[in-house]
Amino acid sequence: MSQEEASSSAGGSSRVPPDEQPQNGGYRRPNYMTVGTGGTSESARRLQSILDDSGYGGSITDGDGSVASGFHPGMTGDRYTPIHTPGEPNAIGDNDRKILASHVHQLYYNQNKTALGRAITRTVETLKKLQEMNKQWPAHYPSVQRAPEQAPAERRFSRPNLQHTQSTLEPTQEPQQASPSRPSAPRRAETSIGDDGTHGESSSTAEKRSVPEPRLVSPQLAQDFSILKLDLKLGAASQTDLVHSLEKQSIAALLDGQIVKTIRHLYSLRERIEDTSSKVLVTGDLNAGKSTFCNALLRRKVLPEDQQPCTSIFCEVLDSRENGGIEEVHAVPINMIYDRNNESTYHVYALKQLEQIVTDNEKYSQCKVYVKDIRAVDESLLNNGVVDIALIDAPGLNADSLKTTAVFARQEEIDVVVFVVSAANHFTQSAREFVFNAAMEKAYIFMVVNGFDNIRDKRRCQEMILKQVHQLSPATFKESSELVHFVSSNAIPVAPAELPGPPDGSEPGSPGEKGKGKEKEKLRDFAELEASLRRFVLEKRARSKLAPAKTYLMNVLGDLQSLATVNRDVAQSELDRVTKELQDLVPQLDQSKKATSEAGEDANKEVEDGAQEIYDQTRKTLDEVIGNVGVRDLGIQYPGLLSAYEYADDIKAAMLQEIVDTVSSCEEHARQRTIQGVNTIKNLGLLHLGNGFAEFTFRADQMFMRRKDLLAKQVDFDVELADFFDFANLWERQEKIAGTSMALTVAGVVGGRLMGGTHWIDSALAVGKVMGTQNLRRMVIPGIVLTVVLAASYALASIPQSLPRRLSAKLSSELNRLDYTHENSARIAKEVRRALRYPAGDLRVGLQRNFEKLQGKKEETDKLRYESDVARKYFSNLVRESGEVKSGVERVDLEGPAPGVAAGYDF
Ligand SMILES: Nc1nc2c(ncn2[C@@H]2O[C@H](COP(=O)(O)OP(=O)(O)OP(=O)(O)O)[C@@H](O)[C@H]2O)c(=O)[nH]1
Repeated sequence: MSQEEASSSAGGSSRVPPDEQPQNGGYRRPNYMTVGTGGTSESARRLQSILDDSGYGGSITDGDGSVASGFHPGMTGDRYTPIHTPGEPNAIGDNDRKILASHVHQLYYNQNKTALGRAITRTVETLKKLQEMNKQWPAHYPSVQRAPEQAPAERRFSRPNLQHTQSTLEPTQEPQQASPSRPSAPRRAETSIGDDGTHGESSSTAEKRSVPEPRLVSPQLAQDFSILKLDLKLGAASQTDLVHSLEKQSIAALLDGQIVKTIRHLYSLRERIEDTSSKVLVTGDLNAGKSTFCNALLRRKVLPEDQQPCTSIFCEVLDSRENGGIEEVHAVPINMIYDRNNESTYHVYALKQLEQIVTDNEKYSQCKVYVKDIRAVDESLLNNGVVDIALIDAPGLNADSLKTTAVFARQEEIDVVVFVVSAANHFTQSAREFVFNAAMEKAYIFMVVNGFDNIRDKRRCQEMILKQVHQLSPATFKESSELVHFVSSNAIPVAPAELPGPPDGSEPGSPGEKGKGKEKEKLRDFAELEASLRRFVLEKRARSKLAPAKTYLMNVLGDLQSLATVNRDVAQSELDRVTKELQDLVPQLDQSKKATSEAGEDANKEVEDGAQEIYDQTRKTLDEVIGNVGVRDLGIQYPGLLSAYEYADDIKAAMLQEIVDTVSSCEEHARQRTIQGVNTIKNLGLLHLGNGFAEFTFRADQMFMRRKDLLAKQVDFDVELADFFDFANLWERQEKIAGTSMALTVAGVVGGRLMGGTHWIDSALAVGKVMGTQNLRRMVIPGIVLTVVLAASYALASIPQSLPRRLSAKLSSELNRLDYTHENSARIAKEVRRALRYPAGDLRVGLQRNFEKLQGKKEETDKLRYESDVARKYFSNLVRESGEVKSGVERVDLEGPAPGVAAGYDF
């Protein structure tokens, strides 16, 4: 420990002694005034220097001890490609710095990884909640409008026209939205690309086409859906058509499926970001020296090298720690899926047998080569203390292997593609093809121009190769100082495959101070390459593992936000609509309730009043007719004494007919009254239920069809002889008649007294007194005879007057006995009641139904209101929540402290 450091660690403070000041403007450490414990300040200083250093080799001293300038990528600052880092890893503290830099990098990586992992968990939870919500309140899906005739370029740039798919769309808009196949005027081709897809048309056409945007089309949604987009590409129909033709429930089901897929993908992304390994694919032309290069990286001759093309299968070199520390080869037969824990999936070979498997292979598809890394942590690529790297040596590119290798390179787990090209041969046709395609996928390719030792005009070779790189991968060319290396892999000393111990006593492959001149240069070039490759692998790992998660999350959360915004607005408008509907519905319901009881009562009253009125009226009429039928002119002439009996029968029949006719007229009256009642009830219905109620027709002629007046036919009485002699009536009548003859008077008096009177003795005595006893004795007999004859003839003469009375009285008493008046009145009233009850019942049922309908509607609306309110709150929260998570993800800075190449990489 230096004096300065010692005094620092003692907790004091010190100045740098003047004799320790740097000479000749050389680099010197900055001075620190340290306070606190020495230990802490030392580690703080180291960390500080690493952070300042911001990556591998940034402050590695170069040959003259000055700090390599120009590589200070900050957390957020823009970075540029550092100049080549010196490859002398023997400076004091350099290794420590590299290791710590790796750890700092790892720290940032872990921070980002944790942040993204958390964001994935939250997004999955949010999506699951959305799934639940989607079941209760099927989410409205904004469809992406795309005119089928749109040119591809326009389609790509056109702003999605979002609209929800519910019935709330104004009806006038729907046909226009749903008719993309409608022929339109030809567009001007590609003169401009419009936001709304109407550019390139004449303004009049555009005007005609300008459709008022449907309600809730969200102009604020400027972005297309990327993840939660519904896959509706069926036939030639446009997505808009299909979304419109789909039921709300079907859209919800499709969205549910999309959510499930998204959740699954998020889980696989989480797995990927938690995966600590990274794969480097080494490929290139036949015999370019790929195996030699891999061996040089490993400092061991693990892979077979030959002047003849030899590598025929993919050899993946892994750290033997992944195989329980055992060095061996696992050869995986063709069509077998490798599982290290299942020995039946591979054949085990010793390392030295690899050459044989690789060169003469027809059985195996790939080899897993487990080797012990003999290099130090800071130097090794495989065992670098940060990440488990697997090197994959691919077969040389030719027409046969090109496709396989290209597919391999595209695999997600390939983080880095290292392309080995022969300095002497440059890029072959296969190489060009591969690099060109791989560059589209990976953007940056690490280029190893091998066999540089064979080149005499190195400068010209470099220029030519770089020119080709420029054509094949401009991005790689831009970073060529980091990514294109000219080396001689065979110049790197390597240990044999089977480790006997380090050759010549030193660590194999360590450049050390061995070699002079050109050899030293080769070793330095290779060391530079290794440093760049390490940076590239680590950086690419961060990017290749975290960037897809970040991008995907950003897209999902963006979609969620869009979806939530649309649904929040839909829910809000639904809420407003149902709230207004409820405001109208509540008074309607009250009114209906009132009407149900009031109109029901009114209708009942109409029924009862009508029936009662008809009963009273019928009873009164019948009573009157029955009472007067005896004195009414029934239009029957008295035919004389000889036909007295027929006369009596005729009278009787006429009387009965009169009563029957009266009953019929009462029925007719009742019919009219019923029509009036039905109309009253109809009007009540119209008033409360509208036109629908009056649809039934009342058939008044159907009344009294079944229950005729049968009673009249049952009324029967016999005409007796006494009916013709109505003496009691005669007596009453004689007192009223004046000026009748004496004889009649006497006969009447005597006869009357004799015949009907009870006081005939008084009368006789009175006559005796007048006429004397003798005269009386002589006159008694003829007098009596005369009286009888006179009385009989008078009675017979009065038949036309007396008979109807007698018969009427008999009829009346007979009808009374049968309770005829009441029975008929009740019958007619009952029929009226029955007829009126139909519309009254209909009215009651209609009112009740109307009330129940309104009540049901209110309950439904209440439910809808509640659901809309819940949905509004939920989607408002979702907008906020997805926004929060999204900004968290946005803050994950993958450009930040990564060591190496410039920001602006577009992996
Ligand atoms: N001069 C020189 N020769 C090299 C260099 N690298 C490799 N070689 C030689 O080139 C030949 C082919 O090397 P390999 O490593 O087998 O080439 P490869 O690309 O793996 O071959 P395949 O896998 O069969 O396509 C060997 O004889 C190596 O010794 C180099 O940098 N300089």
